[in-house]
Amino acid sequence: MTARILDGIATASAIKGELAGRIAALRERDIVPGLGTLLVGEDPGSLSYVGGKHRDSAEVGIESIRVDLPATASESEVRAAIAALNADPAVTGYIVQLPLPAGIDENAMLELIDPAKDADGLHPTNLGRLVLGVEGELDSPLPCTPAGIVELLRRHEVPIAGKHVVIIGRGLTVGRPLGLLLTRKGVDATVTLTHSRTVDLPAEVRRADIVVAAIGVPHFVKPDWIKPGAAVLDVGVTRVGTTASGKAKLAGDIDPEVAQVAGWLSPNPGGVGPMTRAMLLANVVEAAERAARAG
Ligand SMILES: Nc1nc(=O)c2c([nH]1)NC[C@@H]1CN(c3ccc(C(=O)N[C@@H](CCC(=O)O)C(=O)O)cc3)C=[N+]21
Repeated sequence: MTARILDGIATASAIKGELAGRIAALRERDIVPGLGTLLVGEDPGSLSYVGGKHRDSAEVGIESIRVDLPATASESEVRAAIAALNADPAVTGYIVQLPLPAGIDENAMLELIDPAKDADGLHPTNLGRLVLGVEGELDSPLPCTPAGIVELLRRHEVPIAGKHVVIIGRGLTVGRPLGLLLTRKGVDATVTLTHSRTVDLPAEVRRADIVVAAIGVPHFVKPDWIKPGAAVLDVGVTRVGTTASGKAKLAGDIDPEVAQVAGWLSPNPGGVGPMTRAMLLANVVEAAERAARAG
C-alpha cells in the first residue's frame, strides 16, 4: 500500500475557484483586490515564487503591484518601499518576500507593514491575534503555509482534532505559527514542536498521527520514523542541483520511501507550496472584504 496523495494543486485550484466568485462580487461593487509584492535582490527561488504569486492573482482577478529592488538596496530604501505599499490604495494586501538580503533587519521590516494589508499574517499584531484567538474567534490574516496545511488536511478529510501532530522546525513562517494554529479551539490538535536541539527526534516522530517537516534538509525524515498510516506533510524544499536542461532540481524534507509507510503524503512539489499561494490570495480577498465592511 502506498500513501494517498494530499493533492495541493487540485485543492488550491478548488480554492481559487471559490475566491474568483468572491472577487467578482467585490468588483461588482467597484472594489478591486490588489496583491503587492516587495522583492529585494534576485534570488532565483524568490523570483520564481513571486512570479507564481502574480500568475495566480491574474487567474482569479486580483490586480498585481510588483516592486523589485536591487540586492544592493539600503534598509532606508526598503523602508520607503514598504511605506509606499502601505499608502497605495490599489494595494489591498501585500508581502515582503523573505529572506531579505543580509544587513536588512527582517523583523523590523515586518513591523512596518500596515497590519490591515499584511497578506502573510506575519506582522506582530497579526501573530499576536493568532495567540489571542485561542477560541478561534478572531478575524485576522493567518500565516499562509500553516493555514494551507490545515486546509489541505481538512479538504482530504484527514482528522485533526485530538490527534498528535509532530512539527519539525520552529521557523517564523511555518513551524512556530503552525503550532499556534493547530492548538486553537476548533482545530484541537495536540502538538509537539521539535527543533535542532530535540533529543531523539525519530522517537518523537514515531508517536505522530500527522508529521509536518519544515526544515529544508533534503530527505531528512526516514520511513522507519513514521507510524504506519500517519499523514506526512513535506514543506521544506532545497535546491540539490540542476537538470541537464538547466532547471533547478529540488528535494523535499521527506525521504520518498516514506510513501510506503504513510497513510497520506503531500508531494513536493505539488503539495503545500500551491496551498501557501492559495492562502495568500485568500488573505488578499479577506483584507479587501474587511476594508469594504469598515467602509
Ligand atoms: N514573505 C514571504 N512569504 C512567503 O510565503 C514566502 C516567503 N516570504 N519566502 C519564501 C517562502 C517559500 N514560499 C513558497 C511558496 C510557494 C511555493 C510553491 O508553490 N511551490 C510549487 C513549485 C513551484 C516551482 O516549481 O517553482 C510547489 O510546491 O508545487 C514554494 C515556496 C513562500 N515563501
